[in-house]
Amino acid sequence: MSSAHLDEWQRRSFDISSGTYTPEQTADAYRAHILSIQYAWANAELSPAGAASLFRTYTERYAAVLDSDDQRTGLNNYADSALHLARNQRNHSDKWESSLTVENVFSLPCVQKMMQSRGDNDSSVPVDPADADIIVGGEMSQSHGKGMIDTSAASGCKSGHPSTWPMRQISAVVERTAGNLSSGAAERTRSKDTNLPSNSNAPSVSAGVTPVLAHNPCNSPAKPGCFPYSSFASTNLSSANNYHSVFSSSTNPSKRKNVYSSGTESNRTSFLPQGSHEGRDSARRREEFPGNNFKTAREQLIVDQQKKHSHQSQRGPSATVSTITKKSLGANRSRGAFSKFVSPMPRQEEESRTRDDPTQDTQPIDERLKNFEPKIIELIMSEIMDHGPPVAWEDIAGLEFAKATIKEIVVWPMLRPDIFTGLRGPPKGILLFGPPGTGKTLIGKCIACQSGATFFSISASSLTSKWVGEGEKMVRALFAIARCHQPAVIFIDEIDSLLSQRTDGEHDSSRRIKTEFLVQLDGAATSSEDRILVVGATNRPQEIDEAARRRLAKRLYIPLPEAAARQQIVTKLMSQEKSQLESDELEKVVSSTEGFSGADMTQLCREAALGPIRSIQLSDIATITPEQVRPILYCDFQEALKTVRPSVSKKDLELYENWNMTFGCGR
Ligand SMILES: Nc1ncnc2c1ncn2[C@@H]1O[C@H](COP(=O)(O)OP(=O)(O)OP(=O)(O)O)[C@@H](O)[C@H]1O
Ligand SMILES: [Mg+2]
Repeated sequence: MSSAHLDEWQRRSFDISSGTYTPEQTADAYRAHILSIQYAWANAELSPAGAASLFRTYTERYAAVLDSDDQRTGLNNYADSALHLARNQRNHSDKWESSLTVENVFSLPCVQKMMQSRGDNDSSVPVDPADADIIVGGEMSQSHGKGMIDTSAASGCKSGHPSTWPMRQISAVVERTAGNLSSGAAERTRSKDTNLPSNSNAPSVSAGVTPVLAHNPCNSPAKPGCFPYSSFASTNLSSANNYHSVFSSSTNPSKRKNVYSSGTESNRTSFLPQGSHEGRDSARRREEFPGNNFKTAREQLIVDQQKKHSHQSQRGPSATVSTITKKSLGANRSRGAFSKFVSPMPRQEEESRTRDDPTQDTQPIDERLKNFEPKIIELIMSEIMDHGPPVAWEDIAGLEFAKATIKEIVVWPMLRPDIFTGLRGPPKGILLFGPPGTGKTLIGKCIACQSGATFFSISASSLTSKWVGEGEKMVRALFAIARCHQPAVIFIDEIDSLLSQRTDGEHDSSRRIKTEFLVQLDGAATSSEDRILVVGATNRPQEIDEAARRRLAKRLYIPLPEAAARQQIVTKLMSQEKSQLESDELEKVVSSTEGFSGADMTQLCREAALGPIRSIQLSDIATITPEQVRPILYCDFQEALKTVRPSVSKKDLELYENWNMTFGCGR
């Protein structure tokens, strides 16, 4: 520490210990001292250990001056703060004391008048237990809730109308009834035995608590001059806020607890729907006593909604209540193998209905999808194939081995997951590869129709996005959604564009998408119980990343159709048209189409089908009837064969066959 500081230090220490300082000056000096220590430590003039020791010493001394209640040496700051707090801060409502006590409540003119009106002058018992019996939810039936307030009695009160009674009085009554309640079953029994006129239609307040002020001489709620407590309650307690304030202003927390805990489980139940016990009870009460128009806050809410949306009210109260109940997510519904897919996203018309009707709950999204943006989920959902003409296995000509294998690993395991377990478990990925136009996409469509699984037909382009990071999210969302809709098939056409070999020059985002896809495909995120199958199709298998190739364990070669398959295609297509093709002519067509793909065969048939039209004279084309058009003949095929050529070259075919020999799983 520098000598200058040392001097200052010593001087201050002497001043403090000289006894000439007032407590305020001592406290200031200590504070300055503490600051000097901090300053010296910050400037490395004191070692950390030394600084800590000095800091502790002077802080303790400073605190001692502050807290000491000795007027000569201390500031008594603690007491000051406490007083300050007491002066300026509001106390917790629990500490609030009602000016109404058990003793003085009876001196109130209104209470006096009420007691007089029932001819009961015994003020030693503040409220007759029979009257003061509290009705808490399920105890309604026991006590037959005597809940009437005489308007004449009420008129003795300051406001002259019970609905304007101060909340304090209500709380006092609640408190009292709670107190009475705690007095036990003996009083309750007595209350039942007391043969006093009762009003059995007294409703339970929203919370299931009906405080009773005093005996009510009116038997009928419809009797003129009687102010039903129900109206009082509906005026004052129909809103949750008011209900809350009644309880929060109760003076004693333990008594408040009594109110809540005095009943059975059902007593604590509030805001129950109409179908529930309490709902039925209140409905029954209303039926029995049409004059009683008390409604719980929830019932009032429903009525309000009905008024607001008259179209809903036509459906009746139960329908309205049902609109309030939550809808279940499609994924949670039990679905048969062939049942239609149910989207977890609200449909458009539902969405607009929800917009029109704010009371309508939006469909909740599956828990597993809540981390994904709705936009991404929507995008994926739009890729679910739920349209197009159905494709049957018979529609696919030839490819017997591929079809049998796919049935074995796709359709049956989806239909009978209980049999295909363990080693028999289906692979998580299939790769259909082969020349263009051989039916790979057709097989995908057939799987969609025949497997009963939710079929996601995803194009690589929908998974790639110009926004960095979106692509991976899409891939993750895709698998998450598929997991929600099991069994599911994710069909990725032209998978090579998504899973092509990773090169040094490629963009980082496409590399990340690929990696994410491989992670999902690997089953790291797909448990063995998941019934998700990824089917990829490509006509460029050699471009697929080796890691992806490994994960698409079943690689099936979809070759060019053989003679029998070509014949099947022509026969099937010609059966749908007017044609005259002899069997030997058909054979000639088949033999002359060696190397044609399925798509080429279809193109040939289309071309041949135009033959009869081309033979029509131009002058007749406007007037000729369909029946007058001649059938398709062999000569049309001959003509068509002149223009339609095979789309797959021999060289390309060799490539596929070699790749099949190396990586294929076929025979
Ligand atoms: N085996 C087949 N049986 C019946 N029709 C077929 C067959 N193969 C192809 N076709 C016909 O060819 C059309 C195109 O087939 P598809 O789209 O399935 O070919 P692809 O293998 O997916 O071709 P690419 O590799 O170019 O995507 C089909 O719509 C169908 O009319
Ligand atoms: Mg295709």
